[in-house]
Amino acid sequence: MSVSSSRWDIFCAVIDNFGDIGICWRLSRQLASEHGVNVRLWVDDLASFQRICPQINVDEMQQTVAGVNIMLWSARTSWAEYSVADVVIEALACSIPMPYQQQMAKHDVKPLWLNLEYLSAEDWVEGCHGLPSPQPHLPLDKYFFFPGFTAATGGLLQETALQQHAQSFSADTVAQQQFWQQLDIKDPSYYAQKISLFAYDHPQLSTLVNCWRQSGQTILCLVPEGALATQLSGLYPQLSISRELVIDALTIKILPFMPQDDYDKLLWACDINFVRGEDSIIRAHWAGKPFIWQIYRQQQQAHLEKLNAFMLRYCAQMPVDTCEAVQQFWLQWNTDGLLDKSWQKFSANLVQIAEYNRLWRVALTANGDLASNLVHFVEKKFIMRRNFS
Ligand SMILES: Cc1cn([C@H]2C[C@H](O)[C@@H](COP(=O)(O)OP(=O)(O)O[C@H]3O[C@@H](C)[C@H](O)[C@@H](O)[C@H]3O)O2)c(=O)[nH]c1=O
Repeated sequence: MSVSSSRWDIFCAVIDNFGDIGICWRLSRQLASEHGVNVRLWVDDLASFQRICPQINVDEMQQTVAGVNIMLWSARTSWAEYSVADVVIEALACSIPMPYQQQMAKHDVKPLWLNLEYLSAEDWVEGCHGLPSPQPHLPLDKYFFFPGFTAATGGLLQETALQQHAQSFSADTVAQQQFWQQLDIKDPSYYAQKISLFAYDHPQLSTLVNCWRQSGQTILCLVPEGALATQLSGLYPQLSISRELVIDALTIKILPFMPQDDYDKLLWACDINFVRGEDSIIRAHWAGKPFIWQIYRQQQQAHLEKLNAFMLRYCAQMPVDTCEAVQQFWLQWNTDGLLDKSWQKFSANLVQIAEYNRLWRVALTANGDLASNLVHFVEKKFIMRRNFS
């Protein structure tokens, strides 16, 4: 069997926020459009999906968007009605329904079952990527597939033409103008610095806002709807969605949540990007601007270990001063620290950070993109099966 004639089922359970569906949607679209794969995306929350992809009709149990068959995965899904796919992806720690697993086990040619894991820069990931995950109760092959930052992992999601699109956008003043108009920003050139601020909340947010107010340069801060926008509205009750608030040198605007592709444009159009979770941080990498990551919080501060692992990898080749500035601000942003002093240091290093990020992007791109690496992995398994059957 060839990959392009194969049928893939991707299962996505939306736990919280938009990262799960954001990742599954990107992957599904890319597999369909760039690899000719027949993808069925099973998702249990169409309302969250619609926020990042407005074409989704929340009342349809089955629909096709961008060449992907989107299926509502609910407790009432009658699995016996659907044939199992050739490749089954269990994304981001979800568990595929037991009746579907049983159907897989009954098949003559067993589907290839992949557990697409969460992103981590920790060292152990390389050792686990691609390993089989034994299923004592079912006669099925299941494998771990880990995204990651090195060539020994599955790499990161990136569409083949993404960087080309970003470059064209940066060179096209009309397209930029249209984008700012769409956001209802009248005179973008008035601002010396444009910052996109997508984050969870932060108890010391006002220390950063005050820094920007007093920075001596005009700053536009664009905040997508969500936790941080809500916190800002608490600090400044005059602030409401789509209305600008000007305080000293700083203009804040809360943006309505936008389609996923428009969010990329926001990252390309801003000078500094605050991102969060697992998906927007990767998009910030591709945008190549200075970025600040707020990692998804876990119990017992487990996320801080992951954050340190990432900072070690990302900053490994940075000049010492720049590295210190980045790590200090990132740590304050991910703990409850005051933000003013570390911001001043970070912002004094913006040129060096931007330069470094472009090199870091080249290094990551050389690892291959996740969808292509996944396809190669599946191809190899298909060939092995043919040879041993
Ligand atoms: C701000 C914005 C984001 N997006 C998209 C970009 C991303 O695909 C998605 C946001 O996802 P993330 O950046 O990952 O952040 P998140 O906080 O929404 O998602 C998180 O969810 C948890 C359950 C996961 O465990 C986390 O690891 C993380 O992925 O939303 C839009 O489409 N429009 C927007 O306006």
